This record gives sequence, structure tokens and C-alpha cells, in this order.
Amino acid sequence: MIRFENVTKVYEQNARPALDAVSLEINRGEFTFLVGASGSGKSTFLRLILKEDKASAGSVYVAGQNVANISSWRVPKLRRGIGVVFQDFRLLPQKNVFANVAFAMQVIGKSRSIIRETVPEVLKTVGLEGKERRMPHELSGGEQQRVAIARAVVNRPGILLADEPTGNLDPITSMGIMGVLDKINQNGTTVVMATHDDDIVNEMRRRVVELKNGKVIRDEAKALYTSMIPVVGESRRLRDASGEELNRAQGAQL
Ligand SMILES: Nc1ncnc2c1ncn2[C@@H]1O[C@H](COP(=O)(O)OP(=O)(O)OP(=O)(O)O)[C@@H](O)[C@H]1O
Repeated sequence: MIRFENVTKVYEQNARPALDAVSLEINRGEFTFLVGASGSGKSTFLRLILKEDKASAGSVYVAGQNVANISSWRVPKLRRGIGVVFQDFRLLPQKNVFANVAFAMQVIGKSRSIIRETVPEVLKTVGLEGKERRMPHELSGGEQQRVAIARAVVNRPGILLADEPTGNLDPITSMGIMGVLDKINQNGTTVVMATHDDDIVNEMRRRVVELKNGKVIRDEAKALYTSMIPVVGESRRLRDASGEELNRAQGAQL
């Protein structure tokens, strides 16, 4: 579904690459967490999938297509197959919940009758039944993020990219959002989520790809936020982890 082959991204101003020879495959239907310190390359990874940035070297494939070969007039079609959710929701403040979601269908020319039928369905999926007429400022942060997710998936994309979707939310609300993302993934959508939220990663136990200075330093199935397996050059981090953290992680692994 998504394949990175030896991908390097260098931004002109920076000496160090934002991504450094990354090779990685994410299969259809997978749920993958991207973790790593600020500046490790997570957002760059997501931007390359969307062709918002161009790889300096290597190839990025989305649904079997090398994105470098997608001409600019076909980029909107690529992006139609990819839903995106951000930390800061990015709703249209003057439009109500229904209109925010409907807008994503209007811009690709869906008929009014299809919109009237589909929007309530997707709002039900994200747990916002009955809130169609609310304005964004009348919603909690968690509810606003649910609207943003509904908007991202209403056109049934094969891929959902989430960049820190719980970054502005409290732990309980965040778990609710994860429930929604999990449901969308169970329905067949491939989900890639960049996050710093260790509780969520430890709770979900999905694939974890860890980046450091633009390199993949860990790629582990059903994993925790912090590796239990010392990675070459990374064993210090485990030694430094507090006893409580390690106990918790070991308990979760049993
Ligand atoms: N448009 C840009 N121009 C120049 N440098 C950039 C640009 N975007 C990102 N970078 C640099 O590339 C590196 C990786 O950044 P990126 O945003 O991908 O990291 P991140 O892991 O998503 O960080 P965060 O967790 O803070 O969002 C950083 O050193 C950053 O400063």
C-alpha cells in the first residue's frame, strides 16, 4: 500500500537529512504508529506520501504507483485516496458539523442526495449522531477531532494519515479518538499515525516504526512506545528508563 525504497529527504537549509535512506513497507489494512523525538522525520514521512514534498533520493510508492511519476494534474487524485487528520483539527469555523463533512464531498462533485445519505452515516461512525447542526466552537476538542476524522474518511480513502491527532486532547478523550481510528482501520483503511503519546501506543499494541535523526531505528509488530529489545546504539535509553516505566512495559508484555 505504501512503500519507501531507500528514501532520503534533504531540505536545502539543513545539513542533516530529514529522512535518511528509509526503506519500509506498510501493507493494506495495517495500523502503524510512527514515533520518535521532535524533528526525527515523522511529518516529513507523511508529507512524502501525499507528494507535498519530493524525495531527494529513493522512491515512494502509494497503491503501487511511484509518486514521482504522478504529474501535477493527477496529484489531487492521489490525495483523494488519502485522508489526513492533524493535531489542530482544521475545521471550517463558519460551517456546522454537517457542512464541514459535506464540504469534502462537494469539492469532488458528489451529488446532494449522496451527500445527504453519506454524511449522517459517517457522523454515526465517529460517534457524533445528533450533533450535525452544531458549530465547531460549540464542540469539545474531542468532538472537533471526530468531525475532522469524519471529513477525512467520508470519501472512503484507502489510507488515513494522522499527524499527532491526540496532541491537543486529554488522555480519556484521546482514547476515545483511538477507538474511532481503530474502527476505521477495522473497516479496512490503512492507518499511519505519528505520535508522541506513549500511553496510546502502549494501549493499542500495533506496529511501531521509530525514527531517529531521519533513520528507522526500530520496526516492531504489536509493540510498545519504548522498545523492550535493545536496538544497536539504543540500549542506553532502556538503561535510562525508570524502573516503574520498565515494570509497566514488562507487565503489558506478559
Ligand atoms: N519545510 C522544511 N524546511 C526545512 N527543514 C524542514 C522542513 N520541514 C522539516 N524540516 C526539518 O526536517 C527535520 C524533520 O522534521 P519533521 O517535521 O519531519 O519531524 P517530526 O518528527 O515530524 O517532528 P515533530 O514531532 O516535532 O512534529 C527537522 O530537522 C526539521 O527542522
